[in-house]
Amino acid sequence: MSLITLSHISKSYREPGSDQVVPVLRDVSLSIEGGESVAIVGPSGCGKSTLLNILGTLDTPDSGSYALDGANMEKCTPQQLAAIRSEKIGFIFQLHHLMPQCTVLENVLLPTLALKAPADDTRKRAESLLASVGLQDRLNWKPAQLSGGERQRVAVVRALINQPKLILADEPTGALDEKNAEALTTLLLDLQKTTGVSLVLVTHHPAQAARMSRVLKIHEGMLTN
Ligand SMILES: Nc1ncnc2c1ncn2[C@@H]1O[C@H](COP(=O)(O)OP(=O)(O)OP(=O)(O)O)[C@@H](O)[C@H]1O
Repeated sequence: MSLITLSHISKSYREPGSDQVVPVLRDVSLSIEGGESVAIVGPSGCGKSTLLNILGTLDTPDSGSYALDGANMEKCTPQQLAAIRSEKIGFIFQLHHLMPQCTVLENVLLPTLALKAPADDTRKRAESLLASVGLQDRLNWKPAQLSGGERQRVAVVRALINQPKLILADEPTGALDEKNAEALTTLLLDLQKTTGVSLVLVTHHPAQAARMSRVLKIHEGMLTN
């Protein structure tokens, strides 16, 4: 069974201030297996983030079906979807979205508060994951005291803390310089291989996309490969 099965997904948005309906995704079907790394590429406005948001259950398609880890997302209540997001999905965005008033360790532990029963060893896991990304000396620092690359590494650890099956990353290196961007991609791929999580990443950079095991191209809301 695939981790993700999208069947004939379509999504339109109403243009603000008018009755015009603009199709964004058209009849998209795809499967993603456990442990795969997949890039989503395509020109600006083609629907990449919309697709990622649907995969993350942050947005709902107008038609079609989405099964994640064997469960049909259309049949879930908002509460069930929130629980699925907490347990199964880690999110990384272009901007880190760390809580400025919390320390590095507290930021990493935040997603565990939403779990019904956080594991006893969660704090140890957080410390060990932070050490694995070279941040063992930064546990009690605040985000403002970190570099951009360090903040994104915290965001990566936060996405992994609940041992998700899926990481969704929307241009995770978009705010980093080339050297930090490459290092973060290497880190993501290393963690993806060691944890067995599936990684789906939106990127504008062909070199970054080529490092994933598969590249999905979108053009005008349709998959072209
Ligand atoms: N909430 C919304 N309401 C109306 N239109 C929207 C909404 N969200 C996205 N769109 C439109 O859908 C289209 C696709 O947007 P999306 O963000 O998925 O593109 P993208 O491929 O990720 O673009 P980029 O590479 O520039 O980030 C755009 O034309 C956008 O204006």
